[in-house]
Amino acid sequence: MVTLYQNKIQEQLHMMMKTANTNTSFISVNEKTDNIDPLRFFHLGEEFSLGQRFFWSDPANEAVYVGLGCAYSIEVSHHENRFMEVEHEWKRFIKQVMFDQKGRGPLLFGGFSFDPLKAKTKRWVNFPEAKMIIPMMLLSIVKGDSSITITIPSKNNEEELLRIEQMLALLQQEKTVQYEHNATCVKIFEIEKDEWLTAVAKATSDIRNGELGKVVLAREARLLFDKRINPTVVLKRLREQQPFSYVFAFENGSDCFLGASPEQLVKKDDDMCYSTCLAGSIRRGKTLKEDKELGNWLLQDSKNLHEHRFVVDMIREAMLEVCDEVIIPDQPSLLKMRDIQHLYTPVKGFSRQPISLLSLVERLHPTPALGGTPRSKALRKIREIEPLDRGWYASPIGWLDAKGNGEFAVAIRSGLLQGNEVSIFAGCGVVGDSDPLSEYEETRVKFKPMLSALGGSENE
Ligand SMILES: C=C(O[C@@H]1C=C(C(=O)O)C=C[C@H]1O)C(=O)O
Ligand SMILES: [Mg+2]
Repeated sequence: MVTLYQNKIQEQLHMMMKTANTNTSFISVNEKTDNIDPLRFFHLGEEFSLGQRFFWSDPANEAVYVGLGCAYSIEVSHHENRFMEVEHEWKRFIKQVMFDQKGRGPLLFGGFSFDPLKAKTKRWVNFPEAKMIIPMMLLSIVKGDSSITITIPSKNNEEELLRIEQMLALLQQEKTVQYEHNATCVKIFEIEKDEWLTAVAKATSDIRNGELGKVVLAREARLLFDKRINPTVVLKRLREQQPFSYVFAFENGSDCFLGASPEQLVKKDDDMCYSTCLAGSIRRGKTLKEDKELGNWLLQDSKNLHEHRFVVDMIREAMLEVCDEVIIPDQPSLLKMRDIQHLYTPVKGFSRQPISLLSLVERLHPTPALGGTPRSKALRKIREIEPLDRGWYASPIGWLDAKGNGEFAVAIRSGLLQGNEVSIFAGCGVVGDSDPLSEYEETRVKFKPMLSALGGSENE
């Protein structure tokens, strides 16, 4: 039995194909559906998507998006102007799409590398300086309402139509899907721990010498499994264990970059712009009392407040350049996640004139929460002393729509799945009175969300 929405999707696709004019290269159809479990959709779409899947959910679960397959891909592999090139291509693409103007049209998903000027390793070959895709099949669950959007070429699309038909048929099967984790972690390596500790000590002394104010240094741990890790299993655990985070995944061939980040980079909703200052960290307590004590300590600790202040000052300045009014509380509050608590200051502004989301991303990335202060000196320092190719870790990842609204998170608490191997990443803000071993402990706490989701150790 084919349910109503599946029939409607196919009818609409055929109708649009008939009416498409010569300026139309793509057609995009949107149809409301009954509730569809986003993880089931992600999982069932493995074959359909040919190694191109995207997952996004925000902390409030206001928007959950799952993209399968690729209708069109925008890629930048050189250093300059990557944000504006993506924007330009997206606008060009949208003009060639025929879609029902009552609907939202197609969405664009993807991310950027942390620093195009850092020397690259082979690990991140599938993740260029910018890559954003328009999925062929998209599940949107916005404030609880589900819909499917199909975007395909308007001509010569027999192959795509067949694949869509098969995927829709797969979706209506009643079969429940099991996502058990049957890969076991057999080894965990910390990569270049001693070099990293030396880099933190060096950065601390450079900061004391007045060279710069703050620099964020990150490191990597690598896990080996006995089998290929299924990204659906990891996503499921991240959604269960980190309900107040952005849960994201970007799959590219046999690699999948995913994570659960508490940090918003920017959100744009017409003239409302939002950002978040998140810096300053301590672990959660084992009891309620200890947890409160640790939180109160964090709210008053001068080193952590100093780390946090750089972020607030920079984001305020960046937002004031484009907004009439910027609302920022005077004091940070606490953001408590399962494994860690942070100093947190939300930022809200009203844009003065129409401003594009990607130009906001360009202004804000990297904030001093992931780069440092001043930005260009901190980036140079990271290039020079950090023993890591960050790839997409600590970078903007997110989505935007045809009107230019959307949201980007900072891709921290993340890892890169590659067959039987996973690299996970964590960094911390180094200031003048940082102690390398305490910073090392802080990165261990920041590894926990990914380690637990992967079923590595440190599950406590
Ligand atoms: C760099 C990371 O986290 C960032 C650094 C923080 C800090 O040093 O206190 C806190 C939150 C994040 O902005 C990470 O999780 O890898
Ligand atoms: Mg810190």
